[in-house]
Amino acid sequence: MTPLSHIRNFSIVAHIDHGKSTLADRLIQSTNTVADRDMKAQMLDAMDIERERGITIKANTVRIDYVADNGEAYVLNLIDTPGHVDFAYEVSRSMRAVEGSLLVVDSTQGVEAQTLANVYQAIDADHEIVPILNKIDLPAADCDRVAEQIEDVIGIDASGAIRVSAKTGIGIHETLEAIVHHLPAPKGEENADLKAMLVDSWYDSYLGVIVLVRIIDGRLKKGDRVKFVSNGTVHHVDRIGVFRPQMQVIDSLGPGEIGFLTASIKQVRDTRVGDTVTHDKKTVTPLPGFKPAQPVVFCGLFPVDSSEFEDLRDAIDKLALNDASFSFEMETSAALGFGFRCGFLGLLHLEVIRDRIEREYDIELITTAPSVVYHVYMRDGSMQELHNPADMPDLSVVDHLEEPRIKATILVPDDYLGDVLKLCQDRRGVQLDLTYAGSRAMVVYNLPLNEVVFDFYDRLKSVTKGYASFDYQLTGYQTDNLVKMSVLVNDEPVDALSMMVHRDRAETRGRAMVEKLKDLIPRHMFKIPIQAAIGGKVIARETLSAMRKDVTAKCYGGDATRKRKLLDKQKAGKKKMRQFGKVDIPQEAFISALKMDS
Ligand SMILES: Nc1nc2c(ncn2[C@@H]2O[C@H](COP(=O)(O)OP(=O)(O)OP(=O)(O)O)[C@@H](O)[C@H]2O)c(=O)[nH]1
Repeated sequence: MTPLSHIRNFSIVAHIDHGKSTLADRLIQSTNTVADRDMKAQMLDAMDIERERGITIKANTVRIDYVADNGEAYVLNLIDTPGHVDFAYEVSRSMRAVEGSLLVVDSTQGVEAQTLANVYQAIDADHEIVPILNKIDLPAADCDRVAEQIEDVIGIDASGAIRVSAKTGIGIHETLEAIVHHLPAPKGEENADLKAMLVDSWYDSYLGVIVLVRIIDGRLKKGDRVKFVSNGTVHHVDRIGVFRPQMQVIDSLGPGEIGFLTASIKQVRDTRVGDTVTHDKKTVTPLPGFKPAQPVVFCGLFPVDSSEFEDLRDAIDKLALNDASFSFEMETSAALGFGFRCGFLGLLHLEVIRDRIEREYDIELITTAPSVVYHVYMRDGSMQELHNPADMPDLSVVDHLEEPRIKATILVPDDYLGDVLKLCQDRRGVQLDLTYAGSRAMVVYNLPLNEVVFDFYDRLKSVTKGYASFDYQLTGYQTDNLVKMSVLVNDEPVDALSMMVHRDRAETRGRAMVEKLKDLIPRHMFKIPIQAAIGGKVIARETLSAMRKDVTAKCYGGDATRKRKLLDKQKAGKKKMRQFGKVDIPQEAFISALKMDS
């Protein structure tokens, strides 16, 4: 049993790509936690998609044994936290399970928006922070400048920042020593009632739900009956262990320790991150600040081939088992048939789920435009949450609407500042702050979330050639003049294309939308009017002229194989289309039509 004084629990905070995973790998490797031959790059990124995209999605953990220079043996528990804005809630929970953080900053890049967002979370959780300047092997490294920037922008002492190359191994020993000497040991009471924090949970097809816990007080043993305080459910613990990073079963976990339990739990939904775990029949004060993660972005997922609806239901059920923050309910659309309205923590979360359905379950999907949750206040004083623009009640019964707003922080080199300000302004932003740190500006904007969910991040990247970094948090709801814009193709409303827009921008958006649709919808044998409307009033209109549909017509008799090829191509193209009345609309139109050019 390790005494509390010889345990250190920590996380690594960093902007995406600054080297968090590489550093974690190096710490694991240099302490021989994993034999060299078993070492694969980015040990902690478990899922394929994470590996492919190089982003860490689920928090993960590893227990490292380390004999320090003073000859004493320590147990170091590293909790890996996700780096992306969508998962800020998970970051804040896992931060509360540890006492310290390594702040990794790429010494060729400097402080970025997510460095700030994540380090503030660490400061909020009262962490001791060890600054690390990474990538010093690169010629562009400028440690003095970046250390100064850490002091100026974040306001923590960086004079003792450790200079590291996670790639070559320079500074790794110093990092381990700093963890032991600069980070505090956890506190806890062995003889008190069991109190543990549920840090994370995920589904494993052999073991059921695996629950990652941090023991605050008391001891958790195999065979115990434990209770999750938020929902009162009781479970019989059948396995306890730690990650090295592979699972290793042990007998018990005591104060200050981090490990996992399994208890034949079927659904991740029953295990809420941030919840308090205690023994059955015991009452402990729950840990503060527990709130389940709320989805903020909704969209419809429909199978391209409607016969795959049951397969889609199956896939969604399975994914939801493993992801408590992903919500769904059945939806029927006049245009798209049966599907699901799904809720996500953000756009990345949406993309990950959509990719997994397409890839792991081999179902082709139509994704409708992402929408935020509006508050619709009715004339009778009641309020409804609107998750889908198609469900917007009749204007005659609506008093006013509120939309969610965010506080966005953007760090950008001076040269691109003008473009960034213009982009934020175009998206109905209100500037809150503008400061400089060296040759870079930090801009803070209050923006409507609905102007950001779709392609704001892509636009920001493109106007700044990838040099801007961005982070946001929800700030609350605000009234604005919002209306539902519908789209009619060949006089039939296409519900999946309807969207909420600001009244002042409705015409511009409507015009852009019908023009795009005109390009995206192939010509048919007849003329097709494409219209955008608010209520009964048409605000923009285009007409797609008629053409002959016979694609082989231009092959003048001749070559039969070429003719067959063209017909096959046409057939394949058809599969990706949906029919609306008499018109085929290609799948990509649903997303492309909504992309804005500014
Ligand atoms: N030259 C050099 N490259 C490094 C160093 N550390 C990390 N890298 C590279 O930087 C890139 C990003 O590193 P990661 O460890 O994946 O970054 P991360 O912060 O974990 O990124 P996310 O998991 O996406 O948040 C990879 O290509 C690494 O090989 C270093 O010390 N020197």
